[in-house]
Amino acid sequence: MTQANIEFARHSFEAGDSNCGEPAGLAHLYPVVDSADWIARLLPMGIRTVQLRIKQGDPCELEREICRAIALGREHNACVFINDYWQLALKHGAYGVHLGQTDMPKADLSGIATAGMRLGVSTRTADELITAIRMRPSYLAIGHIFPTPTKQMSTPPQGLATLKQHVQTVAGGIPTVAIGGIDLGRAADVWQTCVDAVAVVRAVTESRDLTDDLARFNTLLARRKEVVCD
Ligand SMILES: Cc1ncc(COP(=O)(O)OP(=O)(O)O)c(N)n1
Ligand SMILES: Cc1ncsc1CCOP(=O)(O)O
Repeated sequence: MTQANIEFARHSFEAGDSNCGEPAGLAHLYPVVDSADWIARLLPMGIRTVQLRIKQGDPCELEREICRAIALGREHNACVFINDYWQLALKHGAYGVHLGQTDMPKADLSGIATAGMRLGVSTRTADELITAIRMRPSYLAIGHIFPTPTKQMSTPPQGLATLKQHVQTVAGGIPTVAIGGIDLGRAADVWQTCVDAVAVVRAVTESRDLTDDLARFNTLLARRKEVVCD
């Protein structure tokens, strides 16, 4: 990450009110999916924050998917983040972008900020977390927490104790998101770390009963905080 990028970002992506009904654009449950079809399915089911994460494919099809995802977000007044493709996200007026550590140096962060877009940033280690905090993004993703086959990782799983430490390091200054290997069986423990949101891929895309599983996530994530986190 260049110094210029850090300076640009310092005042630009702070959490605050969003125009999609979620503080900082972040609902407690944050599905990450690989098609606009998934977004079209999830938003009418009450999902408020979602990410389009397409890792490969034809460029024209990719742009069509991104346009459709953004349009669905507007239609449902939901917070749709676009992973990686910040130029297309800018071009088509996305609500937000999600960038990894390697994406950041190349990204036009000032352009993203000037366009009023939200920025989510991945962190895989304590050092990356500290660097990312300085950028004051809209949210900080912390992962992977548990082993996951969904993405090949070069770092070990961080685990719950490290997640809790990282959430404490951020100390409420910037919303936090836990990702990696989170399912209904693990979500309660993750939630006890006082993280602000849980991001999931397979828990949604491989669900056998999506309506029921989303209801269970909602019930689980509606509880907690008062005692442990406030
Ligand atoms: C919410 C959230 N957290 C982390 C990631 C991973 O992003 P990144 O490091 O850019 O890796 P890829 O997703 O591009 O493989 C994410 N997408 N979303
Ligand atoms: C995109 C990403 N970044 C870190 S872990 C991960 C994948 C999480 O997938 P799952 O929820 O299926 O474990």
